[in-house]
Amino acid sequence: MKRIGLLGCGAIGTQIALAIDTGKIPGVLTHIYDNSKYAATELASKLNNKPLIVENSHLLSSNPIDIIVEAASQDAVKDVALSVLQNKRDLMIMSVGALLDESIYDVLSDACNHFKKTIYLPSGAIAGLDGLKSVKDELESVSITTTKHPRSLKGAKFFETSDINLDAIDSSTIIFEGTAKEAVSMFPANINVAALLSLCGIGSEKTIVKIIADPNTDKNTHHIEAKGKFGKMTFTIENFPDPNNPKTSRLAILSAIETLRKYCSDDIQIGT
Ligand SMILES: NC(=O)C1=CN([C@@H]2O[C@H](COP(=O)(O)OP(=O)(O)OC[C@H]3O[C@@H](n4cnc5c(N)ncnc54)[C@H](O)[C@@H]3O)[C@@H](O)[C@H]2O)C=CC1
Ligand SMILES: O=C([O-])CC(=O)C(=O)O
Repeated sequence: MKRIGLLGCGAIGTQIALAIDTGKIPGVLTHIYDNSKYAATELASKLNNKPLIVENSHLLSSNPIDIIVEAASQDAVKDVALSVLQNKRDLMIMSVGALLDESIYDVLSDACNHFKKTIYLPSGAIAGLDGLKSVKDELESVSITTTKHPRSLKGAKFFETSDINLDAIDSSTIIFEGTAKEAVSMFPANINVAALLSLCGIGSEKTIVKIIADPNTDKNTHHIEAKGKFGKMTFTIENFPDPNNPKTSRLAILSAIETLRKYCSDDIQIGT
């Protein structure tokens, strides 16, 4: 059985841990860590098979573990990703925006090669990456329009320097238009999906992002358009937000669980 370490015990981390505990993911959760001791203790209390709570994030990969699952933040990725690979563990990353920093991406990619380890990036809150990967060399444009309720956008760095008052928005309003690179740095907990699109497609400077705050929606909607010599693809994903964290869509959690289930299983693999 694969041994799993979990970094981040919030909305995604909790559901992954429960999926392991109930046998949906055929692995064993041996160690967990969260900056919030409360979050880690609270999670452990929900599990029948109790993992050890370690004292800092680096202690996850110094234990005999097969894979570290990150479901914490871009800062957590920047802090631990390299040492996880150096300790010869695989890594699954949810805070994918961290990889848009080219120096981080290159270092991690080299480390995967050098230590013969793999970084897994689940498709998260979107669909269509299988197709996008296949047409990568023929892509001319990729865009994503994300619509969320204002409460799902609260706390983003973008609002530190913007005059927009989310509480005053009473109809669907475009609050950001720019590149994926800018979007991911301004909305680090909202638009990791734009980082996934960028890495699969034409890069973060050419991938165009629009973010809309809509007080009348109960969904996190991602509309993706990709065009090129191959033709055109459009994907619209209307996600229900997680009840514990409205920024995060239910699909992101299910995608993380499915990626980890595949990692832990010897099975037929479907799709690109
Ligand atoms: N790839 C994708 O499609 C998606 C990615 N995400 C990203 O996944 C990550 C987790 O999402 P959620 O579980 O919904 O967030 P959450 O806010 O519910 O939970 C995150 C947990 O990580 C902990 N944490 C944050 N920084 C940490 C650090 N440096 N070291 C240790 N613990 C740390 C927090 O205390 C919190 O308990 C976030 O970065 C989020 O932006 C979320 C949705 C979709
Ligand atoms: O869960 C979502 O809809 C998307 C999200 O938060 C992200 O990409 O960071």
